[in-house]
Amino acid sequence: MLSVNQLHAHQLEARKRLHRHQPASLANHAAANECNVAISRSIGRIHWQKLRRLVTQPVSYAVCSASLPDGEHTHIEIGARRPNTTFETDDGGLGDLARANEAVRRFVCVFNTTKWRMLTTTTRFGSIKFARPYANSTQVALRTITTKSLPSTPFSILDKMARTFFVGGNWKMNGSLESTKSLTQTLTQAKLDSNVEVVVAPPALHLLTVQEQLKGSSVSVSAQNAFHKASGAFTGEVSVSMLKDASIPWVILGHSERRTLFHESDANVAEKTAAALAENLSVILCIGETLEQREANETVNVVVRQLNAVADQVKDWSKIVVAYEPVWAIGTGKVATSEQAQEVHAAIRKWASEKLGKDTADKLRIIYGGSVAGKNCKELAQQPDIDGFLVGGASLKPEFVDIVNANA
Ligand SMILES: O=C(CO)COP(=O)(O)O
Repeated sequence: MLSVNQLHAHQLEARKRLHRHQPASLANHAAANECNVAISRSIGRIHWQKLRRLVTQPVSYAVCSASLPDGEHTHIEIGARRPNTTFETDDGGLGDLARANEAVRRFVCVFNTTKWRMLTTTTRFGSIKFARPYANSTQVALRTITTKSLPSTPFSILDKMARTFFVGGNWKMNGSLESTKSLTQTLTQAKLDSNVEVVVAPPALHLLTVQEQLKGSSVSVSAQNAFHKASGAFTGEVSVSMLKDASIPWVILGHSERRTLFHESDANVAEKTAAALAENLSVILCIGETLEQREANETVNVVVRQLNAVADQVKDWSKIVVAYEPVWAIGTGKVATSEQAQEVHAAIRKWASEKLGKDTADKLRIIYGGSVAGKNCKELAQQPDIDGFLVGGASLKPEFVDIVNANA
């Protein structure tokens, strides 16, 4: 095990070499010197896959360099927590890792450039704070991955950065004109993370009122459902064209309550999605498995089936946010663990990459829904493939603001 000083020296040496060497030779250098430092140099993208290739032994430290979308140069350091290890962080502050989980190696990505200066470190990396002007981008830096080995999922930090975090509040069939007013007031008066796209979905009857109350704020409105035909003898339905006419920009489609209670099939959901997109609406497309399906190991098959039905009718996914909502977690207080959610989100992104292309997959926002609350949102938000939340019960409470600010 390296001492703090040794590690720091290696780290400095590694940094000096960053621009002069190819990754392979640096990895060899690391191996030859038993310094457990691996360096990858890449422009724009950093993938775990790349690190996996380079890191053939347990790492204490890995350093990647990258260019940020705005042209800033940065490098990213990935330190593996080990029991009884202390390592020196880039700002010279000591992070005592002794209390880190003994059994599990945790990787933390630490951004650092002259501008991204770390302000504080504590024993829990969840509380590392960064100085402005990039403080709002710290969701990436603060992600901690719990894993027994390097994750198999290619994890591009910059891809996650490029996806705007999205938090939707699905109010379902709740609220009165009076209670709705106080909800919107809470939202307009709260300090919401400006890097997060926030959308609330009131019942159809309240859509226009809520839209009016939120005017001038950054919060948009969404319908909870819509019918695919433009008009006609469809008693009780609201069409996608009517939403467009009323300037409602979003619609939730395929919610499990629609699928289960109102018998909407995959084909119905696909038809509605295609119709909504044709009207230029944005769609929160809900998918998810039941408990029986999960227990039968059918989770990925189910979500892929639901997604394929839509992909049969929709080619352009740029206005779709996929909401993974395991049915067993909805309204039950039984939130999926961050590992369970991440696993399915990664599978969805893999599907998207194969079916729709890598570029679409990298951009596709995949949000999680099912008993999201103030107390569990931060850990979920740190997962590489979780790009936000669709919140039911907690969206009716002031706690919703904490969920919007999960990365702040
Ligand atoms: O169905 C949901 C959001 O669409 C989730 O509901 P809960 O957050 O109440 O579990």
